[in-house]
Amino acid sequence: MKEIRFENVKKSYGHTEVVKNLNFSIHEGERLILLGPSGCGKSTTLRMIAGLEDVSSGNLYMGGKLVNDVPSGKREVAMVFQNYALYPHMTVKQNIVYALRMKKVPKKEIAARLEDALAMLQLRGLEDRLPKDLSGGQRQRVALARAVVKQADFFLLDEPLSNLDAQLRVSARKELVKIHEKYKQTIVYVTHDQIEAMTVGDRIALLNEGVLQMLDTPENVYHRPANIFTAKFIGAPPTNILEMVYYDKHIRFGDQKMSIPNEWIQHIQKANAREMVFGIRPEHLEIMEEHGENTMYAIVRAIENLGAEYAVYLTFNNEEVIALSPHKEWRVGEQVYIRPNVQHMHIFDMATTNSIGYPEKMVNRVPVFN
Ligand SMILES: Nc1ncnc2c1ncn2[C@@H]1O[C@H](COP(=O)(O)OP(=O)(O)OP(=O)(O)O)[C@@H](O)[C@H]1O
Repeated sequence: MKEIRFENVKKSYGHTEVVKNLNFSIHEGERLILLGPSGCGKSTTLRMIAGLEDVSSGNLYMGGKLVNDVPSGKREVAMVFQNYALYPHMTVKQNIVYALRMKKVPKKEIAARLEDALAMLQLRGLEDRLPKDLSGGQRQRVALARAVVKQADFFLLDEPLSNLDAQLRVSARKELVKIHEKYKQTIVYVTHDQIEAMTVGDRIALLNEGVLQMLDTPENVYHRPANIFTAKFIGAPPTNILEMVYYDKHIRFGDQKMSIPNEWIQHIQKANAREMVFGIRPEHLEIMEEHGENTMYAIVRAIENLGAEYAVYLTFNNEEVIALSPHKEWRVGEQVYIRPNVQHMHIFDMATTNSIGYPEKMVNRVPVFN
């Protein structure tokens, strides 16, 4: 059993509680991403699993065993940190096998694991170099290899790729997934990079100010955000969150209104929310020159080049909204029409900021991409 379970886990430094009442499980053999803004408690959570920080209260179980008082060295963990320190006076090979020698793993076994790691992380030919004679990316791969050869049940990574350039990050991500498919350790991976979270994670645990916001698959975190924070944090540009009123089978924004599918009408009527807010991602908001079915007017304020497409900033019902457009042929100050794709809308309870959920027909549907 390589499961990790948090039961009412809290962590405080002095009077400041930085991790608040975590209750969740990390399944055996999954790649779980701890994601969230700077200072949200990701590293602290990982360090508690590693045994490098005490749990202030609550229980932490690893492999079914309560580990609150188990020292780091006895936890079957391998770790890679952002500031991986390689031993400068040891060669690549010596760095990789050092921990195995200390643990008195048989020589033959060490040689086999070393071969495996060198091949997988494309380090063949560099075995005898010192760290100072390696590039940043190569050093990072040595740090990964050093952790991989331990074959620990739990593989803990804290921003392991943050020192790499964009291209190397992509290949390192793929290597990591390959390593995992081979060894099937339970991986806990800290990042603040959403793309990394989406591409590496089986599930994402999103934290904000020490509170778990959502724990689900990358698809659900993106398409079915549990609350406003999740909707805004995941995706760039962020989800538009707009004031709305539901009245007479329509969603109204000031003096404009939009019709919605029957299943949403029933769902909203059943929801026990007094005031609601509307969410729509920029990619699900179409801009048109002409008035059409279910369109509402807005004014263009600015256009930003994102490379593959353009972010168009608009004023709509006295609020700023962002829509994506394949072209930039919009004039600042002109009136245009916008149409939210109602298949992709989100509604949140204003009081709790939680999603009111989705009509059943939509929940069971594989997300539809435009
Ligand atoms: N040893 C410590 N003493 C006091 N406060 C600490 C200590 N370590 C962390 N903190 C505080 O705890 C909070 C959470 O820190 P943590 O490093 O877990 O955040 P993080 O989500 O990993 O952030 P980042 O992405 O910036 O690394 C922060 O406000 C941080 O300042």
